[in-house]
Amino acid sequence: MEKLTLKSSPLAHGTITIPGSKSLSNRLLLLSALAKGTTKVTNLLKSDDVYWMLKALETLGIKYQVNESQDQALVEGNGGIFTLDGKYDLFLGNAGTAFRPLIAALAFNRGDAEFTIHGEPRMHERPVGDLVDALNAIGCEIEYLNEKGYAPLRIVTKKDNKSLDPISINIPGNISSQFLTSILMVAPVIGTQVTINLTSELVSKPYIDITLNCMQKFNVEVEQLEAYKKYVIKPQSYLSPEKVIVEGDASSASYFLLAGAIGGDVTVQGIDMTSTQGDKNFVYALEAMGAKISFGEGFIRAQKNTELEQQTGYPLKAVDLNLNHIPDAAMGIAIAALFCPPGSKTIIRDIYNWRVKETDRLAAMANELKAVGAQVVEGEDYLEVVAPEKLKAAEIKTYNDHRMAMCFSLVSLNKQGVEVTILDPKCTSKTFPTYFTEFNKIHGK
Ligand SMILES: O=C(O)C1=C[C@@H](OP(=O)(O)O)[C@@H](O)[C@H](O)C1
Ligand SMILES: C=C(OP(=O)(O)O)C(=O)O
Repeated sequence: MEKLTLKSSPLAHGTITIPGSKSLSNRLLLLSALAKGTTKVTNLLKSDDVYWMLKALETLGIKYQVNESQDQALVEGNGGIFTLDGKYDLFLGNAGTAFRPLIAALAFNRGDAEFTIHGEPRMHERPVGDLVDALNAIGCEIEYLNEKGYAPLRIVTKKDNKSLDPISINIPGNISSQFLTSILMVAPVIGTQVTINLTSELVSKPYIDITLNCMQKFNVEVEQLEAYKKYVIKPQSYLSPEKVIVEGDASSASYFLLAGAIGGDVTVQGIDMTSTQGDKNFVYALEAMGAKISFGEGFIRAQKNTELEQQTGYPLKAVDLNLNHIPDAAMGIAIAALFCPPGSKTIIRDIYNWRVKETDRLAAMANELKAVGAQVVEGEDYLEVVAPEKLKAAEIKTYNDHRMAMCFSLVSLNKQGVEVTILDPKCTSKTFPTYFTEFNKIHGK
């Protein structure tokens, strides 16, 4: 297995331009496909997750051109819901933002078709049952091909068998916000009014703001009767805005901001605090840990709190926070905990759904934090990390999880001379193939 050893240096200085957002890229591609007109999507993320969405759209007959550097796509919209006949096989890697949104989009296809959708082994362990069951309850035909509640799936659709009566969909929100995103994105083009009721507390709420914001860019309005609980969507068409720009990825930005907070001064460009991406709010968790945050148009900057470091000997201080709203960036706070005074305890709460992501992230984080010397309590839905006196050099298992690799790279910012080895560093290709090249630009500077 490939490995990458990072020498320790407590310094991180510089400016990084963050590649496009995965969440925005895949939403904007799907909406461009469902829209009337042609859309130029610029600053598209070039990564595995976006590749799988593009591949799927191609299989579904959507015509598009991608430029040579693969950061721009010109998509010819279908002018509404898919109207496909025939058999289709879609492999979607481990891209939740392709897999979940396409389930509802295909379930409402208006044609005599059969879609088989599958992905990497881990995608078959990530739940989709709440979404599938909610759609089947209103007459869709989605079958589990293997284990109930999980992919692979077969979706069968028939021409003209959809009634035009208003639809009311009940769906739990506590496992993944991507289920609600999936239904929201297809709802306007089904041809009838759709009401969505969340039957349990929604996780990862800001991702719904991203979804609604993208839909608005395509001229569609959703009535929010109760925020994150009840939505009504009238029949509408997505109208291409002709050009949409993908903002930099706020989750990708979080690693560099954390590096600045530990190692000196790092600015990320291509994202700012006006973004709809909830992971921008990672900066408030960093601020609570003592970091100095500033921002303006097109950038966010994180600096080390040198007064705090003079007082305590450490750049950060421990926190106890509920980070349900920033599930991806929150993993960085578990790493930040290592840079707090020895013996101090950081607690991250309400993060049960870390367990159903690229790996069981609560277990993976706990294992690897222990490997570098921290004391860890892995709760069912929380993580406690006690900063160690001395870090240990370790080979970090990354569990085919890009965020494990990116998070643990930051352990190399220690001033104890302890190096860190990242196993399978190329797993960052899911959302950030150039991560280690960018990290090298600031680390040790
Ligand atoms: O809709 C999205 O773009 C995402 C939603 C989140 O998932 P959950 O809603 O499953 O927490 C997040 O973790 C994922 O990386 C991207
Ligand atoms: C959970 C993630 O991805 P996905 O979109 O596959 O859910 C992630 O990127 O951290």
